Parts: sequence; structure tokens; C-alpha cells
Amino acid sequence: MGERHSHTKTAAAAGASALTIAEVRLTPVLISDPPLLNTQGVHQPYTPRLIVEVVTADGGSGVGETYGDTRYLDLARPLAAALPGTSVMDLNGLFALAETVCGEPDGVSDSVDVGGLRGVQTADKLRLSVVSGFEAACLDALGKALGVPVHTLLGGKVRDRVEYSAYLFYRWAEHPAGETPKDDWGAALDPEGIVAQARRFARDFGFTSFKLKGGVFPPDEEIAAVRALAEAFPGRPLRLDPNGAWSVETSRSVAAQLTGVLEYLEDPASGTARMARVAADGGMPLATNMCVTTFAEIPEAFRTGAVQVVLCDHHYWGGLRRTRELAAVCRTFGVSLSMHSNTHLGISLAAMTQVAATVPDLAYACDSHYPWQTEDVITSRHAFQDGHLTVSDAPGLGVELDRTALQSLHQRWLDDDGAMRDRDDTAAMRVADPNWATPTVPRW
Ligand SMILES: O=C([O-])C(=O)C[C@H](O)[C@@H](O)C(=O)[O-]
Ligand SMILES: [Mg+2]
Repeated sequence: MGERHSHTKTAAAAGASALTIAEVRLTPVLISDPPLLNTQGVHQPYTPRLIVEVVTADGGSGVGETYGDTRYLDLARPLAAALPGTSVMDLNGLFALAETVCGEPDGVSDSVDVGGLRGVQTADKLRLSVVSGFEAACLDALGKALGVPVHTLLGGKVRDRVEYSAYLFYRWAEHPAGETPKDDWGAALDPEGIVAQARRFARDFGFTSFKLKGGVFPPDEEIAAVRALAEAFPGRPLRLDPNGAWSVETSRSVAAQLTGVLEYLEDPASGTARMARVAADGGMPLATNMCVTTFAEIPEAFRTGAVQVVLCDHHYWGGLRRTRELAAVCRTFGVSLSMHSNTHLGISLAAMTQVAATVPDLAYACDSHYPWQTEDVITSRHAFQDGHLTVSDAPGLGVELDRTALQSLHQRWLDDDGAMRDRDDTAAMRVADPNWATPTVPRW
């Protein structure tokens, strides 16, 4: 299954220790995704992820997960080929090796990523996103070998449960064309639809904090949806995230209208300079997973007071240990930290939960799309209780690969003609609206 990269010599012949990597397996998969709307378009029916497995000389193994688009795969392959013969314990070496062997990704620019709303897409950041999957796999293998959870390898958990928020989306009932996955959530295109969606999230998962993905409708409609949520869930934490779709003036106006209603406003405007101008009004804390997604972006953003909350996505930042480094920088500068991950499977949720358990000052419920992802590659899906996940104390990440599911999702990737192998929300929207183009920013 997938692509196998092994040592040319057998591990025993190479005199390897038990924790030497003998083989790395890369398995790209396509997972179903509902028609969730954002400012650039709509989610495709299927989205790519990459599953990374490391197998050690003694037959142990570990799993990791990261983005699976072509440009991530192109960086993962040389790293997988170079890794056998190194140790799962040598995580600093893993990062150094990646710098040496991954090479430059194609078509990288500093512009905001068109497909995934993932902030800048520098070569470093793409490489770190890839390495995050390998780091998780090495930590999983090491934890299993030592009989300890990953959180112990990170210094130990400081909480037994991690809180998550409901991630609300405007959405259609179905994808516009073809043989596509279906669910029973129905459409949500107005305040009533969003409140109904939130009620189901609260009923089925126990979430008590709610984030609405905005930038889809004119701001007044999204303000109305937030007000409807505030009425339906009095006193509950609410957030709105238009992914940088608004001008500074619009952002200021929305911030003023929703001060006291939202706990924070996420990426109202695009780029640190605009965020700083909005933040200067005071009153409304601003959060980001777009204008600060790399260490290089921190100095300007923190110096100008552009963001009050950094939503760390452990993939962007290069894994679990670097997430803890980010936490230390944020703590130093009095900036809050929360966490985010989009369109991911149970391996990444396990990794995120393990690191979240070790960060003392996690002040907000973390974001995850997991409830929207009904397919998985692990044998036992994570279950939210009262909006929380219990931190696993099982060795490693505490998940087990479901090989049958992995094979079937990989087969879907193999069978795909390439249309779904790179996430492109604009192209997905064109299926419904042939004239759709990526909206220029600011959109409102
Ligand atoms: O908080 C965010 O910005 C995200 O979750 C980014 C995602 O790409 C989201 O906008 C989406 O999946 O539509
Ligand atoms: Mg965001």
C-alpha cells in the first residue's frame, strides 16, 4: 500500500539499533468533505491528506499525517527516501535532513495560498508542514517503544482533557455535481440555518464554544448570524473568521458592532499591516491563523499589536515541539495561544490533542473540522464529550491504523484523474458557477 522507502542494506546488516528507521511508507489518500463555503469558494467533494508511517528495525512503527496536495507530496518523497538509517529519536536531525533533501517546492510565492487559506506559502513553511507529519510518526514510534504517550515525550500533560469549539460553516445540502458524498446536515445559508447547525453540534458533541466561518455573505448577514447565535447560546464564547475578506474599514465596523458579543474576531483583514490598523481601535481581540503562521512573521505582528491570539496549526509550524516553542514566544510577549487544524483525520487530531495537553496557557477552545470528516484511517474514532477530548495516556499517539480504510481511501486517490489531488475551493465553486473567480481582497 502507498509508497515504500527502505534501507538498501537490511537494518540488521547496517548494525542498526532497534529504533533505527528501516522503512518509511507514504500513503496519499482522498477523504470526503462536505460542501462547506468560505470566501474563496466551496470545499471539493474529496480532499487530499498524506499518511506517513515509519517502521523501525525492531518492527515497531509510528504514524503521522499532514497535507496531501501535490506540492507537499513532492517534498515528502525525498525525505522519506533519505530517512531510513536514521533514528526516530533524532528529531533535530530530521529537521536538518529535511532542509538538505526536500528541495524547493514548485510555484511558491509569499502570496496567500489560493487553495487552502493557509497564510503565506514560503518554501520553509511548506517543508515544515511536511516534516510535521514525519515528526508525529517518529514521536508515535518512540512513545510506543518506550511505552509512554507522546505528551510524556513533550514534558508531560498539564490537563486531562482538551476543549474544542464547534466549527460552523455556511454550506449547501449537497455538492453541485457528480457522484459525491452526501450527509444529512442539510443547507445552512442564513442565521436560522447556522443556529440549527450549532444546536446539532451542541447536542451531538457537547460543544459550548462556536466559531463561524465567514467571508461568504456580506458582513451584515454574518453579523446577524452571530447575533442569532448569541441569542440561542447566551454567554457562550463565539468567534467569526472571514479569512481576511474585509477591508480595514469594514473590519473596524464589524468589530465595533460585535464587541462584547465575540470573544475574538479572526483574520478580519488580510495581512499584518491591516490587522494592526483594526487592532489599534482596541476593544476587540484579533486572532489569526493567516498573518502569523511562521516564526518570521512574529516580530512585526507582535511589535505592532496586530494579533492578540495566535491559532497555532501544528502542521504549519513544523510539528509538536515547535508548537511548544511558539507557546513560549507567545507567553513572553503576552499574546494568547490557541490551536487550529482543518480538514484532517484522527491521526492529526490525536497529535494536536497531545501537544495541547502540554501547553499550560491554552486560553481558548481549539478549532477542528473533525466532526465534518466522517471518514478516517484509525480503528477507533475520537469521540468528543462535553466538547472535550480526553487526552490519551496510551503509548505514542494512542491511535491504530485501520489498514482496510487506509487502502480504500488510497485507492480513491489512485483512481482520481488528478482533479481532487490538490485542494482548490475556487475550482470547486466553478462547478456550480462557471463564472466564479477567486474574489479579490478585500471582498467587502
Ligand atoms: O480557520 C481557518 O482559517 C481555517 O480553518 C482555514 C480553512 O481552510 C477553512 O477556511 C476552510 O477549510 O474552508
Ligand atoms: Mg482562520
